[in-house]
Amino acid sequence: MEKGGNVMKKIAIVGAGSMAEALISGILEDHLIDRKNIWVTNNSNEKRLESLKERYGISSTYDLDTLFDDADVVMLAMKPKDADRAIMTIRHHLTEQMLVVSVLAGVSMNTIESLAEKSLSIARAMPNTSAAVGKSATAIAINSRVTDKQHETTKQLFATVGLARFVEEEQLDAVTGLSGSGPAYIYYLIEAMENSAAEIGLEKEMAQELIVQTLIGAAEMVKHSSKSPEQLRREVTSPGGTTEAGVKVLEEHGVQQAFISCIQAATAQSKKMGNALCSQLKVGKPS
Ligand SMILES: NC(=O)C1=CN([C@@H]2O[C@H](COP(=O)(O)OP(=O)(O)OC[C@H]3O[C@@H](n4cnc5c(N)ncnc54)[C@H](O)[C@@H]3O)[C@@H](O)[C@H]2O)C=CC1
Ligand SMILES: O=C(O)[C@@H]1CCC=N1
Repeated sequence: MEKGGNVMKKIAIVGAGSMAEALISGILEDHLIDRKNIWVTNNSNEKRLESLKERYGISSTYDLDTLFDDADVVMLAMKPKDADRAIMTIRHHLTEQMLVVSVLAGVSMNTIESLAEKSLSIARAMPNTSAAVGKSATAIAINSRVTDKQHETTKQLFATVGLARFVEEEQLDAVTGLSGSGPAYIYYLIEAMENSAAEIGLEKEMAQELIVQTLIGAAEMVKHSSKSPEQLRREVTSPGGTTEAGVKVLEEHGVQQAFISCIQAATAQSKKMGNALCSQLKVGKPS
């Protein structure tokens, strides 16, 4: 029995990259749909389709009639720069009854409808690359045409790759700056901690294990404790102790403010790229 209680019959995925693969893997792990009803296509890389077929037992085709026949969910998973060509190629196959799920960063729902030249039920999501290990933090916006059933389908779809939360579309730039790009900030921090290992005389592999476990442990503490991160930080910090000495240096370097500015810059860039994409695709700016 499929876990989702048949929330969808057939999903047609356009674009077969890493985000598509993460979702295929999640859908199969959660038994949301029979593997044969997951269909995937790309623009030219046949070897990639063969590899996905072989590893996941899903279906692939370059024939658009076959791809969209009976599909109730369509996923747009190409790069944003390829969105205009891809959507214009498939637009005759898109219907108002289908749920169109987009993971295209910076491409508004209005843009998708303009390119498709029709009104559509759209769910626009911003996952992150941790989807590959089922730990994405995904925010999703839906338009007014999305039915209750399609809303549920969207929720279940992204729950297969981690946490899924619904937001207004205007919030997606902020989400992109915070959690879409977020894994990179954490990797940056890990890089810094790893680079310090050699300086303080620790062997690299062992230091990495300690760093990763420290991050997981701290994240789990924040998740499960009723205390704020600040309170938890204060509990690690003994007066006159090691943590105090370390955090003092972070404060002297304005690290917290640097993170705030970093997320603001990423959010602004998301907005800017969305607007630039609208101009490039010759559609109106997001409302
Ligand atoms: N990497 C990230 O952190 C995040 C990425 N995204 C979004 O996910 C989307 C996919 O990203 P990746 O999987 O990293 O990209 P990718 O480059 O790995 O895969 C893109 C796929 O689209 C295919 N493609 C290109 N033009 C096409 C066309 N005209 N018709 C059909 N297929 C076409 C390519 O052959 C390739 O299979 C992007 O729009 C990106 O904005 C969203 C959230 C986070
Ligand atoms: O860096 C980027 O533009 C994309 C969007 C979110 C993560 N990567």
